[in-house]
Amino acid sequence: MSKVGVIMGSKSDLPVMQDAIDILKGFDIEVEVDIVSAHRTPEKLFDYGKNAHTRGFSVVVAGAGGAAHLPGMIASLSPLPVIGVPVKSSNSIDGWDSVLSILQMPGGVPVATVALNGAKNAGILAAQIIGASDKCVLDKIVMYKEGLKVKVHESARDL
Ligand SMILES: Nc1c(C(=O)O)ncn1[C@@H]1O[C@H](COP(=O)(O)O)[C@@H](O)[C@H]1O
Repeated sequence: MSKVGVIMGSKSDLPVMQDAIDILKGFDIEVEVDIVSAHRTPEKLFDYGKNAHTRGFSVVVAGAGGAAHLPGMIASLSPLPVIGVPVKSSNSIDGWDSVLSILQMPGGVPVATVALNGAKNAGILAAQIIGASDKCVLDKIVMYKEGLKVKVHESARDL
């Protein structure tokens, strides 16, 4: 069974990253959560990036704020798809510091970057990557999208 690694630079990112964890669990996808920091735990980062694909992960969702080097460094070390979540941390420059440091990767080392604090979409995107080769997950995504449509139709009825 596919597993998603959800990592973040600090426990202070958890309130944002929880959205990714919740949506993935809603799709019945196994999630392993950890704190990994390129700056504060470089050895752990190296070990995680080098070994994630042999530990059963299919996708890594990595969130960080400020000088957010975590997603890009994981992408540099791992053959897995990496989804980056820019986090608006308390001492950030409106979150732009994080957005740009995750978004502006050099050619050859992609990070699929979602919106600022967009952990929910990161979780959905991770599920969609898994769903491309897992019919069971794909069916759940089809149902999820149907649910979105129904909500819009219902809200339009109340106008
Ligand atoms: N951007 C990074 C990295 C990294 O990129 O490796 N490690 C921690 N951090 C970020 O520092 C911010 C403040 O962290 P603290 O709240 O622990 O001081 C967090 O948003 C974290 O993601």
